[in-house]
Amino acid sequence: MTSTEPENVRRVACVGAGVIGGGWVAHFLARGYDVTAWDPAPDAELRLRRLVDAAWPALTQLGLADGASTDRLTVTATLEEAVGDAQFVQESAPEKLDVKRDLLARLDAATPPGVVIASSTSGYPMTDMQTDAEGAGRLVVGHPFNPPYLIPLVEVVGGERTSAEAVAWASRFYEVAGKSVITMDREVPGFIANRLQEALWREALHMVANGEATVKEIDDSITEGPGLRWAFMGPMLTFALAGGEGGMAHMLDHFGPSLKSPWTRLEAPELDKALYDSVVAGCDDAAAGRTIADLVAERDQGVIDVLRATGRLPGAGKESGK
Ligand SMILES: NC(=O)C1=CN([C@@H]2O[C@H](COP(=O)(O)OP(=O)(O)OC[C@H]3O[C@@H](n4cnc5c(N)ncnc54)[C@H](O)[C@@H]3O)[C@@H](O)[C@H]2O)C=CC1
Ligand SMILES: C[N+](C)(C)CC(=O)CC(=O)[O-]
Repeated sequence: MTSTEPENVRRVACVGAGVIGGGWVAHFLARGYDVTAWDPAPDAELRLRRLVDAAWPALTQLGLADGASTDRLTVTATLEEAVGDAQFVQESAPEKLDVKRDLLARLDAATPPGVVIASSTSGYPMTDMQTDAEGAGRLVVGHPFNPPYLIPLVEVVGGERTSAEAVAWASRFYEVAGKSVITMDREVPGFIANRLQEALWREALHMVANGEATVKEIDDSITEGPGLRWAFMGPMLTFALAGGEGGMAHMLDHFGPSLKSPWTRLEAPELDKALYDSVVAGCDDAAAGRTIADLVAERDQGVIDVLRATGRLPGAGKESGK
């Protein structure tokens, strides 16, 4: 690969500028990069600029990199213009395999040689998405968490045709850009965190479908319970403490047998109209009059408070080396 060193990247392209692409744009702008963005929707630029403006107060609170500005965003009329001069490309188009395949092949054709192209996919293995691209060696998954401008984690993994160099480059680049990276050495559908989230989500939907718990009870059970621990200690170490002085070994001896009890339903429930409507109505009730914009602002402040309380606020610009 002939790419720029991760530390020297200045120009990033974001293709697909919805919830996640827009979040990536906000993140890279706050880190001081020049960002080009392309999205085929007619109202994409308006939505994108609105998203960036809404994120900026949170990003300012975190500390912007030297020279960071929303003026460094250019929305282009074509995909080719967006990536033609890019030193890194983040794809965030809809989660449809045919769209990803086609788009990654187009991006590969239009992006300068050696430049790494990452997909935000939340579950497809890169092997399935890189089928139509000639330069498949530079295509990686860089799976973010919403909003990418506040949640540090990115899961990086290549496909069968991806070069190890591209995976290593992407991991280093994300670190330089202020992310917390898990680099996977093999493909697993849903990567690590989404497999865990999906298990929880599947159970939540079963409970709503069966009338066993309301949407609010499900949310409260996490925010008032395990969620408080998970912000700074994961499920493994947390459960090790359930074993007292005996740690995880005692925890397994004590609670291992209940793993065989039917606490979980491994099949997803049918997402029929009744379940769909219950979940949507339950969320509307839980929002209690707050708009999506209100909830986004509340979430952003909450994440910042948790990061601050757990000593994980990055010094803006310093770690980024920019
Ligand atoms: N929403 C979330 O919480 C997360 C989503 N992701 C992943 O990010 C990607 C994007 O998802 P969202 O931002 O949620 O979707 P979204 O629907 O908010 O945004 C998708 C954007 O892509 C644009 N688009 C449509 N066709 C396109 C094409 N051919 N080329 C480029 N752009 C195109 C749309 O106009 C839209 O603005 C998906 O792969 C998804 O799995 C990853 C992590 C979290
Ligand atoms: C809902 N989702 C599966 C697209 C979520 C993610 O992929 C990650 C996140 O933000 O939780």
